[in-house]
Amino acid sequence: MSDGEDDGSFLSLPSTAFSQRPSLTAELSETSTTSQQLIIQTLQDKVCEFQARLHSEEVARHLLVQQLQQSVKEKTGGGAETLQEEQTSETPKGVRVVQPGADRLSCPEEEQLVTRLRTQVEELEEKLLDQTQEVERLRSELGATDLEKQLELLVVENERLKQELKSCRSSKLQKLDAAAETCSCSHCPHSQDAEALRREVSRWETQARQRERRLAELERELLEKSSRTEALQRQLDDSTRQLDDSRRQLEESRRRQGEAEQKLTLRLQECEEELARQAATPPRVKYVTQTVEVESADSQKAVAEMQVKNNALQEQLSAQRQLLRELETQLHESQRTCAQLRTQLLADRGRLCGLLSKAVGRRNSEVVRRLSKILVYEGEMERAQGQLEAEMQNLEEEKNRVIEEAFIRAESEMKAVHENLAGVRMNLLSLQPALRTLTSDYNCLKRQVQDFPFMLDKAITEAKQEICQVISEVSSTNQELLRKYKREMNLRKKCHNELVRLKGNIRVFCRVRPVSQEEQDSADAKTMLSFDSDDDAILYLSNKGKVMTFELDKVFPPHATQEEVFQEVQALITSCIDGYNVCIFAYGQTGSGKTYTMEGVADNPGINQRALRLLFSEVTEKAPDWDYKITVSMVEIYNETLRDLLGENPSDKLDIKMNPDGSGQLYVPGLTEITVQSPEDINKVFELGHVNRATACTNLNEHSSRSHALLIITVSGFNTATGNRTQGKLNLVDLAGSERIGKSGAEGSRLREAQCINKSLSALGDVINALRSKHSHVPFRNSRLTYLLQDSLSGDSKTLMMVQVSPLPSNMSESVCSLKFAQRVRSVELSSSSSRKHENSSTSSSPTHDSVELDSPPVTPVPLPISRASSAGSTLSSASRTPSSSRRRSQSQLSTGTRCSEVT
Ligand SMILES: Nc1ncnc2c1ncn2[C@@H]1O[C@H](COP(=O)(O)OP(=O)(O)OP(=O)(O)O)[C@@H](O)[C@H]1O
Repeated sequence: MSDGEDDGSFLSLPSTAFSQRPSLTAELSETSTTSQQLIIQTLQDKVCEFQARLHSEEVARHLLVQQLQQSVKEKTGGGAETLQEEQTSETPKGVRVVQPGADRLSCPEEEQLVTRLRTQVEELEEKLLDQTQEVERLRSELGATDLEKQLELLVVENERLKQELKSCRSSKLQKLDAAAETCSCSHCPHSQDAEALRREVSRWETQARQRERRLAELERELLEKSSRTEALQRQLDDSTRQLDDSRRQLEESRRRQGEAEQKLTLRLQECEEELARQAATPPRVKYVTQTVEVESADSQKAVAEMQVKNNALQEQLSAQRQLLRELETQLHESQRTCAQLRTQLLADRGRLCGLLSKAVGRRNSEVVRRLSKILVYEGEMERAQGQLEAEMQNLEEEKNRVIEEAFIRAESEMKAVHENLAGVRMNLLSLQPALRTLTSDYNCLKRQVQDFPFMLDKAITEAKQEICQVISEVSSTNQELLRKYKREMNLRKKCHNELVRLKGNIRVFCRVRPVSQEEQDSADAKTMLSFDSDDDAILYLSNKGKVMTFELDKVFPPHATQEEVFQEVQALITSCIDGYNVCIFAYGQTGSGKTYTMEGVADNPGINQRALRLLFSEVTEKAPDWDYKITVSMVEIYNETLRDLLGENPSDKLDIKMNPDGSGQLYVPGLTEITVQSPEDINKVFELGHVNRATACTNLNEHSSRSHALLIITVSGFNTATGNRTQGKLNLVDLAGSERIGKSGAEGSRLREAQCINKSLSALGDVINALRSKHSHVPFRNSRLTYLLQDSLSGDSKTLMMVQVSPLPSNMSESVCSLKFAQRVRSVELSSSSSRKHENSSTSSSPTHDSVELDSPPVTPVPLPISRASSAGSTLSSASRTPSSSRRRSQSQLSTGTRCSEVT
């Protein structure tokens, strides 16, 4: 068992719990709590008192035990101590508990006292347990509602008061009976009074019972009202819940409508964007249309669902309003009934109070006190009912306010929803035409897409047919073009031949070299040559007061450039690509510019290099169809000796022989032919030729003036398309000087050089005469030069004679000789062409020459070998004779030359 402080702290727990109760029930619980606390306090006091008494008894007993032990020790000595120690023991808390074995040593009074104390302790424990249970019960009751607890407390208190009233009434009746027995006399005024009082009491009892019944009825009504109130509260809660549900549904419907509206807005934007895109790219309309169709159906479905839900919500709202109105009506009726009952109760209470005051005043103050207590409780009940009504009123107002707010909110939301729906409907209406258009476009595109494979196949088939047709057409066109090309080539060749025939296959140009710087400084600088500004084929020469006019094919003044000269001859050069043989001779006295025209200088090349470069470019242009090969040979004829300038040993003499293949062509055994494939090869060839020519002589300038230099270019072509083959030869000849050096009486080697030059130039003149005169015999073999050039001079070959003239007066006689020779060659040609025109109008691939007389070239009168000395002498004298006599001499020279060659 614990001490008093522990008990006090334990017992104070209920009061602490009570102090935490809500304020509404604080006043009601205060009364019961106070009585319970009083009881508990009383019990605590009793416990403390018993504990004090128990403690004092314990101390006394302990002292008594000590005294007894002392006396026993004195009687028995120290042996009893062990026994005493074995029979007693101390509790853990220091309270000594007497063991049963010790009773034999105490007196009977002490045993009785201990027994009594134990009994009291047990009783106190039981009471304490009861109180604890009571406290627990009260504590568990705290879980109920305040009104219910108050009602239950009132009912319990009422019951208790009724019992007390009943007991008081029974005791009063007993007293009255005792008094009646004491006063049995019926005529006694006391008995009458008592009888009256008894009636009065019974009447009051009857009234009290009626009041009690009435009170019970009121209590029942109160319970009913409470239950009605609870039902109303539940209905109110249900309505609030339904209202919340309606609000939630409304919010949900708003949210869904918002989502649907947002989706529709998005779809509308997408549709607009897609429409814009479709305007830019029509073929993609079909997909948008399909999407819009699907989305619009969903939207309409969502709108319909929303409308259905809105209607359901409106119906629910109207039902809730109806229910609310019914509840309000019921509440008003309940309030009215309650007020009536309250009024009646107050009236009854007033009457009861009056009666009670009378009864209390005279008879029974106890009953009055009880009744007043009842009135107090009734007042508390009214106050509680008033609070309940006030709470109900507040709840009602709160409910109305919430409903009103919800209604207003629902209306505004419904309005917004309706507006949104109207907007959506408008959007849908506006989208419908576009949708219809898109649908039609989509259907159209769909049909086109369905038809596309067939159309594609058809188009592919047609394209294939067209391609095949085009290919066949192109093929036939190619054949036709090829045929035309061949025909045109033949025609071109014919035309060219005709042109050459008309122009003459031997053309004569004249180039006047400029006066050099040294020559300008001398007194001999004044030129005797002049040119016609209107005709570039006329050259005037002033000689001894006489002006001589020379008409040639072209006259190049001193300022004419290498390029200008080359432009005039390049057509002739390119004809060798077509298979013609071409000879270009540079004729003139020493120092007149032959080498300059043919070879040129390093920074300004002449015809030789330019011709090769032109041939390369032309061949390259024709490369796809033609396969060309260009070979170059370079020879020198000095003193009728042929040398290979590109050979390993240039001093070796070469011979000209008939080709053993029976073709009748001549060839030079051992002649070096270098195939050139690039312009760089050309430079190497010229360098090699120069080096070999320089090593073969002591004085290059002198040597070059006295020898003929020939550059022979062969162009062989093969047409890969037609299979045609061509071969042309271009002979570029820098002749030896034509001046009359023999006039000065040269001897020895110089004489022999002059004879050889004279012979070769005479032979060249004879060959040209024979060719133009169409003689049956052409004396090619009269010199190495003409014999070597036999192939290139006969047939449909082309020849250009570039007569170089010095402008100086000191070279006037040589210039006149050269110009007269050139003019005679040209005049013979023209006369032969014009005569042929009259005599024969048919075209021929080979030039035709009439029989005309041509003067021999003005070669130097060098003594020739004996076998032809006579003819050579006649030739030399012919230069200064008349044309008629010259022609005659020419014929005699030709026959003589022929004979000479035959002899040789
Ligand atoms: N058209 C021209 N323009 C400028 N200079 C020229 C022209 N023709 C010739 N010459 C110059 O005149 C000089 C003699 O020319 P070139 O050597 O070509 O004469 P040639 O007739 O070949 O003499 P040879 O018979 O001795 O070889 C050279 O210095 C040359 O540069």
